[in-house]
Amino acid sequence: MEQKKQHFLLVTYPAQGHINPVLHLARRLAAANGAAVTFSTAVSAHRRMFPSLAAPDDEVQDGPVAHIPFSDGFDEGFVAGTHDARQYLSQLRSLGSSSVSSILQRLRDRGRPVDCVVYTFFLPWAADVARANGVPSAQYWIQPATVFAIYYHYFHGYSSLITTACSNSEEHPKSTIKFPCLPPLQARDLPSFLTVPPDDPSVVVLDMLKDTFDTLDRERALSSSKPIVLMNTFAELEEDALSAVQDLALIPIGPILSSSDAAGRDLFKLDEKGYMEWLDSKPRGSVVYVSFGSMTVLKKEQTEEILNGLRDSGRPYLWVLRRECRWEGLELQDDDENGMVVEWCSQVEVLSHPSVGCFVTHCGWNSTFESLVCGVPTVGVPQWTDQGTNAMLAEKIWGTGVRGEANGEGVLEREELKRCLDLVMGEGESSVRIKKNVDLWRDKAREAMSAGGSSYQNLRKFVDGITKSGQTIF
Ligand SMILES: O=c1ccn([C@@H]2O[C@H](COP(=O)(O)OP(=O)(O)O[C@H]3O[C@H](CO)[C@@H](O)[C@H](O)[C@H]3O)[C@@H](O)[C@H]2O)c(=O)[nH]1
Repeated sequence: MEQKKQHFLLVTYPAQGHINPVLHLARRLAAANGAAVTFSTAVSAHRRMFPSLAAPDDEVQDGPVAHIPFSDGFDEGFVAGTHDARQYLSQLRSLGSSSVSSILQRLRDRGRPVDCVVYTFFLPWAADVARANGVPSAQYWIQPATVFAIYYHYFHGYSSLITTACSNSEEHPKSTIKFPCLPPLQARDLPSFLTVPPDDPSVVVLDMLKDTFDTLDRERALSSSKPIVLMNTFAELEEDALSAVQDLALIPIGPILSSSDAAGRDLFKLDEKGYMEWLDSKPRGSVVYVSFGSMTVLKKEQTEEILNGLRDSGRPYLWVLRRECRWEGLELQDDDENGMVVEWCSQVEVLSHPSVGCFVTHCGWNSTFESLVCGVPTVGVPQWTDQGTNAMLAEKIWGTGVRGEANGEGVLEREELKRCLDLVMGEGESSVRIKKNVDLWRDKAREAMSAGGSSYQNLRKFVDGITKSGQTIF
């Protein structure tokens, strides 16, 4: 008898760094596992992903993936600094819950009931919605397992140890904290939300993360099996961190990416400049690619230091500088032989181009992982959230890059950028060592996601194991 096609509802926060890994998972589930997939993000992001719809909030069938947006009450988009984050998160929870619940109902009424809800970490309420509708759920963690394990420990007995270590870190910046199954970590290697003072505005994110971990604990108490957390990493890359949490089934299924499914539904418009042709004109491994992801707006001074560091290095560079990151008075010369500045590019295509020899990155997890898969060494310039941890992993654990040292004001100066570029791209011993590690991890990443590889098999098992009763084989 032919096996029934499973139907997954993937629910994600409306930010590029969340949408990309979820969209890739959606496509992967549909292509490799033949599952039916519905993707749901907030209306504001849906409108930007599909800008030419006649009715902007319409459902869309995009290749094998159906898109049905949910409402978070901010259909024009949340603007940091203008809107109140706490109010936003509260509406996201209340309106998002009822909206996702009605999507489940609608799909059921159409005879296409959902077999599993997969949600990202800003939306823990999606697990409650799924449970209320009698549907099993899995969380999809879109940062490294190391970051997950740090948060898990923080919320399970380690918070005062971390707080004490952080308050001493100015005097003893090199002292380390030891968690089970993780390498020794300095304060700067921890996710920034754990190290900010209690009156910092970003504390709201920590509350929300607590909610995420509380939800998993609650799910654990309510189910006979361990709650599933799909992880965008692979077993060989983070073996120890993946074994750090025994109460949950951490299932590494990454990297969920391949050049063939790289084309995105981006929230930003691709720059029409011929940057790929420009890359074609450059020698192999010569170009520095620079991007700070979809959220970070660097200070003017930092932006200038990067620009001057790139110019001083004498290496050709391709720099993604979004419109809101272009400070008045910043002297970006017109694109020339040595430098090109674009508003948004197809990053995976760029990283796959043989001319690219280094990625200067904020170390967002998608960027870090994409550079690993594409075999491009990194210069890490972490800003906040998980980026300090990711920079540490790339430099100290995988040896695939270096981390730039910021000055006392938190600015990476031009000389430091030049020094890092020389370490990674120069003729010395360090660049040979880094390149060797980069090649090693690129091959392991590709192996993990190829047919028969560890992540490929895990994803298959996950799909095969989902049943209506929520039992899985993990
Ligand atoms: O010109 C560009 C620049 C970026 N990207 C893509 O945009 C994504 C950016 O994601 P990421 O590198 O993770 O950065 P952020 O957008 O800053 O992501 C946020 O979300 C991530 C996942 O939670 C966190 O790891 C980051 O620290 C957080 O800042 C990647 O897939 C890039 O390929 C493009 O396609 N074109």
